[in-house]
Amino acid sequence: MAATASDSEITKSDKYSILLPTYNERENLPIIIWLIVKFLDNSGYDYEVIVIDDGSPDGTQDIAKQLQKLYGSNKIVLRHREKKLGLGTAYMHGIKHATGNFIIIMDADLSHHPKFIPKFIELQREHDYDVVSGTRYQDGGGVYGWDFKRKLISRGANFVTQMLLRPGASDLTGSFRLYKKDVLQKLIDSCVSKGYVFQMEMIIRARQLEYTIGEVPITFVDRVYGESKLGGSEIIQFAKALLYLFATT
Ligand SMILES: Nc1nc2c(ncn2[C@@H]2O[C@H](COP(=O)(O)OP(=O)(O)O[C@H]3O[C@H](CO)[C@@H](O)[C@H](O)[C@@H]3O)[C@@H](O)[C@H]2O)c(=O)[nH]1
Ligand SMILES: [Mg+2]
Repeated sequence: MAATASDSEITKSDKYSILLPTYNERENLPIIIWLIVKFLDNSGYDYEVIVIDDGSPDGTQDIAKQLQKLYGSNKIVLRHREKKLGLGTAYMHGIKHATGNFIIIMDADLSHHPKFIPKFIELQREHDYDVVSGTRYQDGGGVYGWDFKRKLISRGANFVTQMLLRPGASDLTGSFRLYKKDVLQKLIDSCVSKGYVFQMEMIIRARQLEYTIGEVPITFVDRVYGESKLGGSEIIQFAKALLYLFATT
């Protein structure tokens, strides 16, 4: 049976730091934070949300400050950087300021639903996994709202990586994951990527370092508000990183 927040002493000292990297997410931020608070408060786990904003010109930071007033600055932490410095380094920045012993990484644009967070936590606690990864590519998971081209890029990147590196996890480019903080720190130290490809490298390194990985099927729903920041340069970076990992691991 799944563990619940009241089950053990360990839970009392466990804290989950949820990292939300943002670039132009003013419409999405209030909704995702409301949902996180709703699902986490209901489950009784201790948590904080860390918004890492890269100087979004749409005023995401002003919205984050208002949300801090609403929910409390112990629950909503705002970290800002001057300009857009990439997703991988945004995570690294957030981790430095995280006070939890577990880190949850997710997108802020509502593609990742907070209702899955308690499932990640329960699975981790049941098996003491080092990493729990959301997967779109197992029964129960899926992708909604992407056009054919975007589906092909994601499936193709997964397929080629599976073939070349045999990582033993079904969703390599997804970014909805839970990590033990000390494990995440070691993974970051071993990663060379800085952009979106960081997520793929993290799971490859996790296998390489023999960390245990659990998977939770998730549905990924394309954003309604705003635009994806994934561009051609990220795809080139992905291909380069894949070849590098193939040659060196
Ligand atoms: N701080 C910061 N945040 C960023 C940056 N670039 C993107 N973000 C934030 O990172 C999250 C994901 O960005 P999207 O632009 O929405 O990514 P996507 O195209 O939907 O890509 C999704 O699928 C990819 C492949 O399946 C994933 O690799 C990716 O992480 C994401 O889940 C969003 O919350 C976005 O605001 C950046 O340079 N800095
Ligand atoms: Mg998105």
